[in-house]
Amino acid sequence: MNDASLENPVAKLLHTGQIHINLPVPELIEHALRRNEGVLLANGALAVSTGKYTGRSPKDRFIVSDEQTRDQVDWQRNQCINETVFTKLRHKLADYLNTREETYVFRGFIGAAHKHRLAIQVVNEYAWQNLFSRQLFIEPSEEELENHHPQFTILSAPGFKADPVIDGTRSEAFIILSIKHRTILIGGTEYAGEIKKSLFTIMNFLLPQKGILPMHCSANQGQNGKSALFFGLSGTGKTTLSNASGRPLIGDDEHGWSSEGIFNFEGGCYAKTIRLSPEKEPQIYNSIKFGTVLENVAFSDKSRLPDYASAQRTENTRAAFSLQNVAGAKQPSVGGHPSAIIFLTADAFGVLPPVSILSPEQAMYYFLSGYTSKLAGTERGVTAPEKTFSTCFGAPFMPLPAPCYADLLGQLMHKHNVSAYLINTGWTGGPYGIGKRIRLSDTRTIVQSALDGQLNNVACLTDPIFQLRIPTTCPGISNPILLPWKTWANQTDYQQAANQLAHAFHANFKQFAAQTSERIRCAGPALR
Ligand SMILES: Nc1ncnc2c1ncn2[C@@H]1O[C@H](COP(=O)(O)OP(=O)(O)O)[C@@H](O)[C@H]1O
Ligand SMILES: C=C(OP(=O)(O)O)C(=O)O
Ligand SMILES: [Mn+2]
Repeated sequence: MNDASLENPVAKLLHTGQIHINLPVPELIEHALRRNEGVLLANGALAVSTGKYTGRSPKDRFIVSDEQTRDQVDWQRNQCINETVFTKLRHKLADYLNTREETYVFRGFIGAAHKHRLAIQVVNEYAWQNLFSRQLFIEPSEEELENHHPQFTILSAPGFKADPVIDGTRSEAFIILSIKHRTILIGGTEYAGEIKKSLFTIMNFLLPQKGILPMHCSANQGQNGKSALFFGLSGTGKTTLSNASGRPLIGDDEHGWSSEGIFNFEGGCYAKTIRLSPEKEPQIYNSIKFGTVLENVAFSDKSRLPDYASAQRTENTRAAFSLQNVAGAKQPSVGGHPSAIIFLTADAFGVLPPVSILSPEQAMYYFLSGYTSKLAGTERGVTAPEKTFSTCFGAPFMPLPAPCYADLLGQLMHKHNVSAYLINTGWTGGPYGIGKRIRLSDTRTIVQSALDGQLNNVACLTDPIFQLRIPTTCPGISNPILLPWKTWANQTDYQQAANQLAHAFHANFKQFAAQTSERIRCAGPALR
């Protein structure tokens, strides 16, 4: 890191009020309540409302183009902004934070592996967002805090609204990432997901340079000490499925894979709470307690109990809690090399099988394609499942060209002899609107069987369109869901939908044709 990376904007601020650094959880909650930022609920969680922005705002997100990023970032998928816009806004945002009566700072780390971690500092306008930062990132020990030198700083001031004409943003909201200045600016939006996902993007830029693969995946560990990874875009089940009984959780969203194994970037979870039930998702339900931030969750004024069934404010209701709340979670959150990788896809066409076994070439093809749906709520403007090809199952967070990640994944999978599965957690029996979402209990059973190796010895059938190897039986699954066409009432409709999706795969894959081997190119669906 150069000297600029160590500079500490807060120390330099001519702050007129108080700066609170690493306040303990109860104190942050006291501050949030005193400042009317939220309400304490009966389960101990702090409930806050984020107003207009209840999901990420990808159109307002930019990476600063400069000599460090210009030739590195894939600008087809990332929006650029110039350094002058960044510099001016940085001063304005710092001035804004300087003039608050109170400002909240969290100093800690991202990256559970000491060797690969980054010392970070989050400067928040709101106490509740500072509590979020504290829950989601990795807390320093007292000694680490004393010797803490931030290598990256996030300034988050939701109350600062940009003027697009003067400031050069797209709207009042902005998320601007500067690698060179080791700074992220967030203004205009209160959705805390922007904080965690922007720092994730930074890791995804920096780690491949060190030969470490950053991944948009959750992870847990089996009895043999081997871990499993669950890749997937938002809403496909990373958090839900990695929180499984009998498999200690490593992390629910962001991991790195190095020569020593895997490590979580974060120290907490950011779980969706919409329709959360203690029966279906006990581990998440029971992790929501004192210290948890509940974003946009409705509650009863009378009993102060959360109402997870309500989508009154958004479908994208969230709970942010520390991994210390999660029963049995691994501490520190690192794990051995994975033995299995699962690609989660929420297929809104209802034509992909609930589980298929991928060859190494298919794994590369499906990873580069990243086919899934955007589900309602997480991104502004998405109100129903929308087909998307999100490369690496995380396109919005992957600044480098996709092969930078795919090639590394291919090498690691080969070296560690990793099995790969494609799991459809989306629709079956017809497209979204006609078919049904595959039952969570069925997906859990299927995942368990795959990870126990029980799908290796069952009869398989090759899907004539997608060329996927589908197990025809699975322990614990008695309903006829494994072969998707069997769940459709009309076979012509099924064929049509499947062919349409196959064509969409081909059209999308053209962008990768020049960078992939023929074996990978041929691993996609057949065309007819
Ligand atoms: N078959 C299924 N598999 C996984 N999740 C399901 C399934 N059916 C419904 N869901 C719901 O979908 C959501 C998955 O979200 P989540 O696990 O938070 O995704 P991610 O972490 O990938 O963003 C949860 O609300 C879960 O209850
Ligand atoms: C927080 C997010 O991630 P996920 O839905 O994958 O948990 C997000 O995409 O805003
Ligand atoms: Mn998640």
